[in-house]
Amino acid sequence: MTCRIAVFGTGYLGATHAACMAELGHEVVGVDVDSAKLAKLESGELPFYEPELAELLQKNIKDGRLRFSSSYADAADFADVHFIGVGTPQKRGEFGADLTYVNSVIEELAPLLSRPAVIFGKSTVPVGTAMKLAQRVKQLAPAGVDVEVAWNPEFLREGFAVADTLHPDRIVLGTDKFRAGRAEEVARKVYEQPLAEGIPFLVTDLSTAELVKTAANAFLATKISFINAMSEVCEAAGADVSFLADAIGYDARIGRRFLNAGIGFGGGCLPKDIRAFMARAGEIGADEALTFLREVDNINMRRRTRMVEIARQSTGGSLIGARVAVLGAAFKPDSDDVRDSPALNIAGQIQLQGASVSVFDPKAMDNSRRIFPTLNYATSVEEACEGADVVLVLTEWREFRDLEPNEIAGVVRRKQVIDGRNCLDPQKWRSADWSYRALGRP
Ligand SMILES: NC(=O)c1ccc[n+]([C@@H]2O[C@H](COP(=O)([O-])OP(=O)(O)OC[C@H]3O[C@@H](n4cnc5c(N)ncnc54)[C@H](O)[C@@H]3O)[C@@H](O)[C@H]2O)c1
Ligand SMILES: O=c1ccn([C@@H]2O[C@H](COP(=O)(O)OP(=O)(O)O[C@H]3O[C@H](CO)[C@@H](O)[C@H](O)[C@H]3O)[C@@H](O)[C@H]2O)c(=O)[nH]1
Repeated sequence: MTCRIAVFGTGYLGATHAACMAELGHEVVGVDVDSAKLAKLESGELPFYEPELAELLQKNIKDGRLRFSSSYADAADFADVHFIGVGTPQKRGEFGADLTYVNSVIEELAPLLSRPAVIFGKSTVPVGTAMKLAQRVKQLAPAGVDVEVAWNPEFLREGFAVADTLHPDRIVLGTDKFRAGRAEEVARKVYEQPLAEGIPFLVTDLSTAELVKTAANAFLATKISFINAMSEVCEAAGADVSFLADAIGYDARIGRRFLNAGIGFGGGCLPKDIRAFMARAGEIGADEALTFLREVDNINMRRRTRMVEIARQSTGGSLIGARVAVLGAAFKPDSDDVRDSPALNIAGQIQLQGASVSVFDPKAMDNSRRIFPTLNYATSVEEACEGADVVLVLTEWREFRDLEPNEIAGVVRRKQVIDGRNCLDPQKWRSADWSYRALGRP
């Protein structure tokens, strides 16, 4: 069954959701306040890099199921199902989430609705937000127009956004427990196709749905910081964290996924989400429950400092005047996202310590330049490595993992590589006469 859907916010989450909903056969309008972004999307061009998404965007625009608009009136008139996918960044100078954008969607949209509708929140929000938004919608929607707010958190990973949206591990829906299940009925229509594949569909109250999302990200962040804490111990003991991760990962209760030690987690989600979670827990009197997340955050940030320290050691104890090649700027491979990127942060710290830093990333160059204009940007791996005293691999793009040591041996000043993601084969580099170092490995 075809639904008429509006998606508010056409960033990494919203543009993916809009294109995937159209791919499922629905009629979709994507709404944003950023006219440059809309212009690109309208012409079938993605304003960011995400594998497989451009094809989906172009196909569904061409087939007439997907369009974009800056008009809330247009969206309110067109759609019966509304998804909120705007940003919820960390507040400046505070841990809490900035809900300005989510609130403004509700303030603008609710008064324009003239027939029954369901608003599904997908943005990651502090527990209690959906309930407040539902009350606000009640005040703002025209008399007699029944508008329900439900929460449908999103679990997609950048780099796998299309597959994660079309074939999610689970679909979680939080609804107002005093209502008669209409949001659930609508969600079942929207997700008819994935649900037919037997994907678990979990319906709960609004608060639990919000918490499922923040708890999932807190767990993932904790898992990464756990292995990075083990990495610190391995460094002190002269042991190998990669071997350790493989060995403990065979225990199915632990699992090998998300146990890659290195320079830690970044991006537009995990860092800000654990901080917002701590802030919200404090507001509701549960701060003690989440004090461990502060340590998770500290361990994570320490990895960046440690990487800078190892780079400094490799250049004789001072980075002043050193030439450092940085391979990778995105917070993870297969993405151009540099929000809170450990790679870029490390590149910046090294530059501040007096080195000349040359960065190359296959997709994140424009975004990096925008937020860090003072670094040198190269157009290839070879150019970045020209005259380098040390090469740092900070994002595990396939092209870096597959790099042959002798491809760059001729251009560097000294054959030193530091593997910030434990993604290279130490044996290969050492036998090509390189000095190889990594975090948490002897
Ligand atoms: N990026 C992900 O992988 C991912 C995955 C799951 C959940 N989330 C959550 O989804 C939300 C969005 O994240 P994102 O990474 O897509 O952010 P983003 O910054 O890429 O996109 C947000 C978009 O919202 C637009 N916007 C701002 N105010 C608006 C308004 N009033 N009306 C319409 N559009 C407006 C912005 O212009 C921007 O295009 C966040 O809460 C995030 O935590 C993100
Ligand atoms: O073993 C690992 C796994 C990941 N990372 C790092 O952790 C960060 C986050 O990686 P990942 O979780 O794959 O990327 P995101 O796209 O940010 O996805 C997370 O954040 C999204 C937004 O909330 C959620 O929807 C996803 O489920 C959740 O995985 C990146 O910097 C990775 O390099 C590690 O250091 N070690």
